[in-house]
Amino acid sequence: MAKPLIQMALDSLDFDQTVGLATLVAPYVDIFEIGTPCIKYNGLNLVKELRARFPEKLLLVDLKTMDAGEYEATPFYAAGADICTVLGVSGLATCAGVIKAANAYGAEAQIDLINVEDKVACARATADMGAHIMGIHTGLDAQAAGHTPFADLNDIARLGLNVRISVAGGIKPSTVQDVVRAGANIIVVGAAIYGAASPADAAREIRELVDAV
Ligand SMILES: O=C([C@H](O)CO)[C@H](O)[C@H](O)COP(=O)(O)O
Repeated sequence: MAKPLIQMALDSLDFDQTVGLATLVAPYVDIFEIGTPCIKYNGLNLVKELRARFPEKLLLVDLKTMDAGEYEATPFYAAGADICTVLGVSGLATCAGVIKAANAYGAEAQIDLINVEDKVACARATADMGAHIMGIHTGLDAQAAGHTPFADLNDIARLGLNVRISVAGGIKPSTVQDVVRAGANIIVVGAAIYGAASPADAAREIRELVDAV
């Protein structure tokens, strides 16, 4: 299996803070995620800024698209996104639109399974349509209610679909190696890095733990 990638979730609303945090953690991560609140607040200009500053990094725009998939995602791919997310709950037509937009730019579409009732069925159907990445995701509100992504990760990993698997939802140093062992290809970390006293040290620790598995 290829080495798992580490994705830094940039969830601040502030443009300059986001660029600053990206700069601090850049040596230790593979993908910058512009989180949903951040992309809604800052828009395409932030995609262009991060693309220009970090041409070697993958850039995920967490659009969580719910309708008009191709129309909404296209300008973000055009601005340099490597991956855009679309909600599994949006339905197959919207997912197909984002996949089409991704393919037009040689990029990737990630299906976010957040709040999908039958995650296995959704993962199978969207993988069949050509989705590139399946996102197992326990959102910030669900985390606050005590939920974690680990059971869902096991359910999706055992399907053996022809997609990469991304996992997000409160991943921290004490859980990151279990996530890798359970079959994640992309490990998303937000608060455990940006909430640490030293985000660079926290990112380095995550990198070392992932590389040690
Ligand atoms: O996607 C996220 C959330 O829905 C807000 O957009 C987070 O970036 C994701 O949950 C990762 O952050 P942590 O859970 O803090 O690691």
